[in-house]
Amino acid sequence: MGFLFSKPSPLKPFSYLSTPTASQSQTQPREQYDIILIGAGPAGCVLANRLSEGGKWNVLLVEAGGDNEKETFTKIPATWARNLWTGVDWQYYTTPQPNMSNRSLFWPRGKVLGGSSSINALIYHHGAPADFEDWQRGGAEGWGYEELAPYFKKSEHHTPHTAHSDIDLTHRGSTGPWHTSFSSSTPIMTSYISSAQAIGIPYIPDFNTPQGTTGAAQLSTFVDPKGHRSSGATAYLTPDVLARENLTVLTGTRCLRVLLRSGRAVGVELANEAEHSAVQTVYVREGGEVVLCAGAINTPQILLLSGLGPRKHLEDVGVECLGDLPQVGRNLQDHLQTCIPIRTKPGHSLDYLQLSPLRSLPSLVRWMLGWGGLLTGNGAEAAAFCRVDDPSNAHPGAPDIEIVAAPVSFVNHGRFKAPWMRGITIDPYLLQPRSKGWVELRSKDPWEYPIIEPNYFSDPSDLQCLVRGVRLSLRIARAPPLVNSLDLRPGKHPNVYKDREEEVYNMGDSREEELGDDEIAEWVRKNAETIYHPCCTARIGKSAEDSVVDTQLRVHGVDRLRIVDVSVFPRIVSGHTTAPVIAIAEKAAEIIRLALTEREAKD
Ligand SMILES: Cc1cc2nc3c(=O)[nH]c(=O)nc-3n(C[C@H](O)[C@H](O)[C@H](O)COP(=O)(O)OP(=O)(O)OC[C@H]3O[C@@H](n4cnc5c(N)ncnc54)[C@H](O)[C@@H]3O)c2cc1C
Repeated sequence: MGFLFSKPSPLKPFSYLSTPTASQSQTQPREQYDIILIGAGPAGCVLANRLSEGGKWNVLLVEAGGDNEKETFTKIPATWARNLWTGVDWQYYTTPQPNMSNRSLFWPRGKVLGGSSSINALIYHHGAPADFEDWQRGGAEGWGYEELAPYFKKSEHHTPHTAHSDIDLTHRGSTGPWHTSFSSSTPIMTSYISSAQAIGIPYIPDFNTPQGTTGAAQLSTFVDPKGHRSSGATAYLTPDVLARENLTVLTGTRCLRVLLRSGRAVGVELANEAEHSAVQTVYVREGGEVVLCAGAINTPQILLLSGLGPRKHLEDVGVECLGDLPQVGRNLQDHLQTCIPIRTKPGHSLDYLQLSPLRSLPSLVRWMLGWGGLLTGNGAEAAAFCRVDDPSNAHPGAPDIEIVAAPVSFVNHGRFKAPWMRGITIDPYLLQPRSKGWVELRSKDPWEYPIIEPNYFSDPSDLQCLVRGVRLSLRIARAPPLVNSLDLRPGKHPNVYKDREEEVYNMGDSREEELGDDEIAEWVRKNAETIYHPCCTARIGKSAEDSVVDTQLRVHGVDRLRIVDVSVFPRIVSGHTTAPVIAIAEKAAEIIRLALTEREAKD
């Protein structure tokens, strides 16, 4: 009976563009939009909502992927990794990394409404206040911690959790659209936090305060009170927002390039994502703007395809250079992780949820009824943010290593499963990498994936820092009370194994004091993977020599073209990237509203 009452979807397919409207014929260019937003990741969703508020401006949001509502695994926090290598993932790979055993690393990116915030690991984290102070000092005026803090609060709707009554709620938002709280926690993760304390990392009630992030605790997540994922799409593109007459959301539609006329963005070229065919041109109204929100890989790709980028590179691939912007696609930064799975004694690991559909059924039913439970957990439950004292790191006020712990054996992005798995994972992240890479076009074909060169470990201090992170992780594992729940096997070496089980668990069985730095480094080079935080490929700065956008997020030298997404980060934050992206987008919405209003007043 449900279909009798179901409303037509407010989302529009690509073919909508060739449907004549009352005011226009098919042959006329469409000029009905004041704002064209490219990419419905968290940034695009925030802007679509805030700029269509009040009904004044006509907004078009263009997304290559489909409807998040149809994707069950995007909703259940515990199944986030099930989205990888599926249709809601762009499934990028890096170039082979010479400092990492020549491996090409898998780089998932969300391709669905909500972008990566619909498929990610749901960790809610602002980054360290010192990160944003560093941005400001480096020339990104207006993007310091004090300036961004109100937007973290504006976006957030934090639901207090009884187990976390020590949180100072004055630092958390309570009226924003984006739901945050704490997911379910498992007893072994409480032991992890106690063991971190036992080796000298202090407990901290909340990682998201002006006091900074250093310490150990349970991580906050973006879950709603029913235990469902709260993404950019579920928070900002709610049914009432999608019903606004002045907002059009196109799915299954890829932006190929921005159209420029006399140094001004006048529209975009759009194509059918599924068929790679039919191309349509959509223009912005006089006084309007194009905003790229396509993320760290696709935003620079679109800029380059539009003729904005390093002149030499554009000439090499046969794209006419319309603006010589040497920093487009440069400064690529990312965090690396090295998962250390460790066997547990029976009754401590949640691996069974992945291995046995039957045993996971009660948790699924509980989640479906909105009663919380294990499936509201994101795996990455607890963390310890610390400095491992690398004196060469850029800003000492922030941590350089985060050690996340999960009550499952996390191998190959959660894809590898085997019946012998029963463990937890302790996972150090390199938070302040000094290595920088780039994104470039492979050719001028807009359908060809760009070259992604993260250049991992090109600065040797990054490898040294991660080696220290592995040592610290092994020390936490050997400290009480956590050690009492582990099933550690003696005499194992991380780089010597006879089968897959030993390959997975030997590092966890090792004693750090028995390993040399070179042995750990060898293991890290073979095992490190992205923790999915690429950014900075269109950074904010002072001029085209050092950056791509100015402090108002306008592309240098181009009129009416802005960038609002993770690519504008001047430098990677020492934490997780979604919350800063959402705060940046909230602030950008105000900047854009003001610009449109001022332009209208002049006309
Ligand atoms: C697997 C995974 C786990 C992660 N875990 C966490 C976590 O736990 N916590 C955290 O804070 N962060 C996490 N992140 C990172 C975080 O999700 C991203 O930094 C954030 O989503 C970036 O937002 P964005 O708006 O810049 O771009 P994106 O989220 O990348 O969104 C860009 C959108 O633009 C669309 N698009 C791209 N090109 C085009 C085009 N040409 N035409 C039309 N549409 C286009 C894409 O399909 C996508 O929907 C994770 C990311 C991944 C992939």
